[in-house]
Amino acid sequence: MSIATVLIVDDEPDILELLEITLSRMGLKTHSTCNYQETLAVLQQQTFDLCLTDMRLPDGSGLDIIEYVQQHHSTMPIAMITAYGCIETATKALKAGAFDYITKPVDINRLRELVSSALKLSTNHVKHDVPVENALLGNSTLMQRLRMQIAKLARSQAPVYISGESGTGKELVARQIHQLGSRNEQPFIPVNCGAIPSELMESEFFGHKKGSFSGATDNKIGLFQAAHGGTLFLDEVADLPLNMQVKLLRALQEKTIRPVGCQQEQAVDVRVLSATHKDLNKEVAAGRFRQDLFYRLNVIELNVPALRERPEDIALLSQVFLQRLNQDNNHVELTPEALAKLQSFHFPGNVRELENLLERAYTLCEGNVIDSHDLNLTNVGITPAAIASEQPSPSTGPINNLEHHLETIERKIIVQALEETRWNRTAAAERLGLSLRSLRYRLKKLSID
Ligand SMILES: Nc1ncnc2c1ncn2[C@@H]1O[C@H](COP(=O)(O)OP(=O)(O)OP(=O)(O)O)[C@@H](O)[C@H]1O
Repeated sequence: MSIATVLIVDDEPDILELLEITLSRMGLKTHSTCNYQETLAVLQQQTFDLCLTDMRLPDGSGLDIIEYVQQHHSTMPIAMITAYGCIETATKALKAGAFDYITKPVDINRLRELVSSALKLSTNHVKHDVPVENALLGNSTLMQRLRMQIAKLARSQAPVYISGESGTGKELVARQIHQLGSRNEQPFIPVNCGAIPSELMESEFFGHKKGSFSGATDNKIGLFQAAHGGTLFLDEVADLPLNMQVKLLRALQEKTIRPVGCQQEQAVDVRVLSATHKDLNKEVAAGRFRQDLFYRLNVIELNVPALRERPEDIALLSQVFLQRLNQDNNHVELTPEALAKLQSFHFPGNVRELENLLERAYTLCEGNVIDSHDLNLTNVGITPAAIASEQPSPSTGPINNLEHHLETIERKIIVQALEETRWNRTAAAERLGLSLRSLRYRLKKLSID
């Protein structure tokens, strides 16, 4: 196997020497340059397995080098060396396409980790197979674009904030970014930030020492330690309480954590991906989410489109979901009418709703076909605005099944409240003056997913 060569760009002789020694001890060849012009001249002649560049050069900026590499050597990983505490510069580098950054004074262990994961990328050691159950299905233009963005982001270590409505596949996207990247042999740890009781949050994230509070009967590792070397996916990140946001920010900035009840800090190497179906910009504006944490998490934003924006994906998704449901000799299929009905449905709950809807229809249908009436769709082709404007009027037309009629009205009102709260059940229950439990009961009764 040929020896990997690393281009080092820095005008400080001490740092150059430190980097050269460290890399040659790792068995790598190095080539050094000390300004922008010289680097450009070298890059016009040859390519490297990795480039480490300082931010400030006597005749230019490391950002210009990143830009050049992005355009002319797009598969070559490039990392930025920045001054300590200069988060803004590091963020700029990541946005420009650097796969990672390292701060001065350079920590040798961190440097080794960074170089190893970069070389894994450039020598194509990364396995690109994604388990079938985690495949991101869809051939629409929007999905093709999303897949290209994922492939690009997988090569980087930048924090990515994944936005999109509930059920669009944000967790699946996070798994893909992890799976296609250099951390794919290490854990992917998903955490639903809204599901952890606030009093346990610090211990869940950072772990605790035995005896540090009543109930801490053993040492416990936290999610950060569990994700060490891999990826931590913070789902519903908008639901983090403000006091926890401060602690999370610190952990991300310092790359260290302190378990509850411990004196010692521990270094952690974790890539953070985050998501929420809420609008984080609005949460920041309302003072519910810290701007500095938002800035940290949202270095790159990736939007997952709603299913209604890509109805051409519905046929393939339905086909695969039905294949998963079909067992042994079952070959249940959708009729063309049923498929057409699905393609014109608004899908407020997106792909998850399609999956659940097909599962229900599969169970209830007779024979081997799912016809449109088996789908039990109530708002085909109706937008949320249309639902909102439609006043339920029990007095119009003869009513020959009161129970059914009332259920239809109840369903409309509940779906409307869910729509208006972007399928946040707690908020919808509040809006309707119901307890969460009562709303859940009604959702189950009316088979609303
Ligand atoms: N493109 C897709 N191909 C195949 N399955 C998908 C796709 N998108 C979503 N799914 C499936 O839909 C369900 C919901 O996806 P996921 O949990 O990733 O959504 P989400 O956006 O994270 O939802 P939430 O905001 O509620 O957390 C999962 O079962 C997932 O496997």
